[in-house]
Amino acid sequence: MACLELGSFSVRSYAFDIVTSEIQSRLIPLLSSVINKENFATPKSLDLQDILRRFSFDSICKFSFGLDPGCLRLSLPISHFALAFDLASKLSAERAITTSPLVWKLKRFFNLGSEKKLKEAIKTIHELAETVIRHKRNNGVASPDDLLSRFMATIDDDVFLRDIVVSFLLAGRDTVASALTSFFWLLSQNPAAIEAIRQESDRVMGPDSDKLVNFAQLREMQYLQAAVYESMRLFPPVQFDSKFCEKDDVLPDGTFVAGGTRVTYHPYAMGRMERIWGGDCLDFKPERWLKNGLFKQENPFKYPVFQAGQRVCLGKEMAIVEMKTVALSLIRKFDFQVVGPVQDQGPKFLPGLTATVRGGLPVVVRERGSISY
Ligand code: HEM
Repeated sequence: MACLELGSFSVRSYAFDIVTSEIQSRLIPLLSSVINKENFATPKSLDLQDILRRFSFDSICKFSFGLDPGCLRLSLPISHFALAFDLASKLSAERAITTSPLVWKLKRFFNLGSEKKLKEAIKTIHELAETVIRHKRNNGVASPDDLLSRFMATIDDDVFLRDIVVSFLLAGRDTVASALTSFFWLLSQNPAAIEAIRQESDRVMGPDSDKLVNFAQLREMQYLQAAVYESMRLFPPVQFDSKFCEKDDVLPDGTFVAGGTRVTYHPYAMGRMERIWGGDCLDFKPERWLKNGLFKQENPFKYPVFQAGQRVCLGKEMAIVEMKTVALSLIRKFDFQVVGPVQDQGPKFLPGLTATVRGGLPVVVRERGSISY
């Protein structure tokens, strides 16, 4: 059912409307307010990763619940809901890297340390979700487009509803922010790609950089689509993912896998394998996705950034639309100069479910055309 809902045109255009409104009313005003007009020796920088995480949290909350946490308002408030979400994701990821699951299971049993904090964070998230569901049930569905309202029309079990919507928040928030953060880092190293995106968008939309893209124009931008896919080949937001084998099985290549074995696939490593992508596998080359100027999909088993087969990401199309819209709006209006250690050393990632750059992505924001790349 979720698959049908997310694939529908009305859901995708609802998501597009949310994203464009958040860009226009918050993201662009915020970045415009920190533009560095002077060439100071040490210009003021801001953490683009943090801004993108706030952006995607606001967007996914509006999309899933019809609720606006306002994390991207000019004063940059941090909602306690967003903090609880961060904490719960971090602590869950730490569970996966403990030497033995016995450690966290004992802590959970005695309600100690990190497990106590995880329980509290989950309680905060559940309470908010339950309040929204109760409010919608009691007052009728005010905004019938959000995902929760759509599911409420057919699902009566409130716990089930709560879990569906929270899993959408989890799946859709950090992934998009992570993908965009890496994209902007790669662009800073590849000015020719910035130029190609600008040229393509000027051709499709005209040169007015204040105009926001519409859905039909977005679909025309083949180079941008290729650049977004190429960026996630090198920096997939979900760098690796494990499954546990339920019972003895044999993989298509004949490898025996005993029941209970943990099997991990690694999109980050696969994206950098010469055997899969050729001798230039470490280069950022959007052109590899274009055939006669048109974007060409790859087999998802070769490019498992969104998983493949039955467990494929349900929000894939939406994620691509969101990434393209945000990236385009910012590239058309601003120049970004990455500063700090990440500029020379490249991104180093924190341990976690979704790739997060250690230390963020500090950038100096300038008006378009101020930086000669
Ligand atoms: C660039 C952004 C994204 C990436 C790279 C991504 C990647 C993935 C991956 C790898 C999985 C499989 C996880 C697993 O099997 O353990 C997944 C599942 C999922 N994703 Fe995404 N995702 C993105 C954005 C989104 C968005 C925006 C949404 C929703 C609004 C979403 C909704 C989901 C859902 C519901 C699932 C679970 C599917 C299932 O288990 O059947 N994702 N995603």
